[in-house]
Amino acid sequence: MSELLTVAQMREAEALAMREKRASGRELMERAGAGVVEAICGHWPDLVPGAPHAVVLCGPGNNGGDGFVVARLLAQRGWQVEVFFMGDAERLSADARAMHDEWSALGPVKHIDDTGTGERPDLLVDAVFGIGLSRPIPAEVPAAVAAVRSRRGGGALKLVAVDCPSGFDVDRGQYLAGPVTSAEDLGEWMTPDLCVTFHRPKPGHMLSEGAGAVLKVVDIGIGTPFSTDPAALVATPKAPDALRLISPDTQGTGGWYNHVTGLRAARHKYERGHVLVLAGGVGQGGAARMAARAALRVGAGLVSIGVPQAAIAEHAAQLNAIMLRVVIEGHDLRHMLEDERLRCIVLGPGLGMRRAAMLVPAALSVRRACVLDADALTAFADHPARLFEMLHDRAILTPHDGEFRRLFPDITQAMPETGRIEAARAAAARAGCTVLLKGAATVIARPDGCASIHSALRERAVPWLGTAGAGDVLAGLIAGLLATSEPEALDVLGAAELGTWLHVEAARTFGPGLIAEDLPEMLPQLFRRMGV
Ligand SMILES: NC(=O)C1=CN([C@@H]2O[C@H](COP(=O)(O)OP(=O)(O)OC[C@H]3O[C@@H](n4cnc5c(N)ncnc54)[C@H](O)[C@@H]3O)[C@@H](O)[C@H]2O)[C@@H](O)CC1
Ligand SMILES: [K+]
Repeated sequence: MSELLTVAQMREAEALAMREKRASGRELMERAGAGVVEAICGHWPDLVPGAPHAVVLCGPGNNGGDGFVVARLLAQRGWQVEVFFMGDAERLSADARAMHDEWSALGPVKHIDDTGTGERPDLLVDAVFGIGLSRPIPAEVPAAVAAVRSRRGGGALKLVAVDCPSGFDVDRGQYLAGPVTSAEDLGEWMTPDLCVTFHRPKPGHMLSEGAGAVLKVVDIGIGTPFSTDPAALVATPKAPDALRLISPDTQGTGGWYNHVTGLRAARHKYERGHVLVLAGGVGQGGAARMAARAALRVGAGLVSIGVPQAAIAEHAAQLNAIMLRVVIEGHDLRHMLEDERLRCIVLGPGLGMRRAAMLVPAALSVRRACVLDADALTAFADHPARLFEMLHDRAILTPHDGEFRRLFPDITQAMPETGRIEAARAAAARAGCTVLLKGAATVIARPDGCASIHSALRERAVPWLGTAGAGDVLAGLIAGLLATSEPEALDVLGAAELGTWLHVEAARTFGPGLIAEDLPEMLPQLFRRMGV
């Protein structure tokens, strides 16, 4: 599944399913509850044979309705179930009211403030708020969770969230701080062991493990109005405002790689593209060499490193397939760029501030694919507008959080409210080029608002990728892909998506102990696995 749905899109998909009579609201609710129960039993099979004890917290909306279904289905499986409700049964939607009443025939509905007594359960189900969250949650909710957690005896409580944890903004991927509770505290109390969402993941699920240590997406028969065919995704221009999840479905096939890079067509080295990585002074060349090697491994036909005269000997001692060119001033670079076969330039890794300030304007003076990272970003921290004036739509900025803050201080300041996706979109719109905001969840945005999330969380977590030089390799991967692909087959956003996916897969393939030099060396093995 490669599509993410925002809350608004999910509501649309549900409404469409109901309009087309694929399911009634009540059937969807029943399936949602059944999906949660199945996910619980699948995830904790050891619980099933005993006579487990569950506490279900139900809220005032349809998320609460799902909770009543979960309570009933667990009770029917022989579980001991307690239900606590926050709200007024008279004001429940018709569907949720029906589920409330069905449960009431089986057991009592107690008030959410009364969760403190009894034995600690095996399972606590959070069905208080789902995607309908519109403001910070009342303090009763984390208080109820805390009260159940602090019960004595009984089971080793597991927390399950229905659709999303209560208080978690599933579009933005963060807890909403309230007047008395901080987002951090909420995260600590409400982050579930398992989150079960419906139909499609929402952006927040893929942005933060605060949504759940484990995520399961269950089908509730809404059907899909979306294409998951990689070829269709390439052919149709991505709509502004579209949000995609970078997943193996779209990125992980050799067919995709061959399609976008044209590798299968007989090509000579110049046709496969020439990348120029600009390097800094003596002793600073490692970062540029790693970027260069990544560009070469990922598919560029030729890669050169542009160095000041004094650094030639250092690089020459370490390079074979990669070529060396002397680039001293902006003038030298402009002269080199007259060769149109030179299709992509990388500036930043180990470049040094002075050289960056001199060479970035020259590199951006022609409309050539350009990856700007590290020093090429920091060199403009005092005057970001100067950089933005020069940028164009074949350029990409690849900042980590610190570099992002330096270039976009106001957007960073607003991030606790806007979230990372909107922050990346605002940055791309201001910069006039694609922006890749690095992190365990990477967000890539185009100036028109089209954005992608790459989620290296949970089973795809690669904490060992946080190692010196990993970012330089990412810049090189994106550059290599941009050089070797035709813009019609792979735009800058597409190259950044594929580069980010390959970067994480290379790290996953290697495993712990990884150093940045290992990343490009994993590509041949990865490509074989992908069937390139
Ligand atoms: N047909 C559907 O719409 C389906 C919905 N499903 C469930 O329904 C959920 C969405 O239902 P709702 O739209 O009713 O939304 P929620 O159940 O998330 O809660 C919304 C209710 O709480 C109120 N509210 C929101 N934030 C609050 C806050 N901080 N403090 C106090 N009250 C607050 C809202 O005004 C509304 O009454 C999904 O998350 C999913 O669990 C599933 O049953 C599948 C089908
Ligand atoms: K919930």
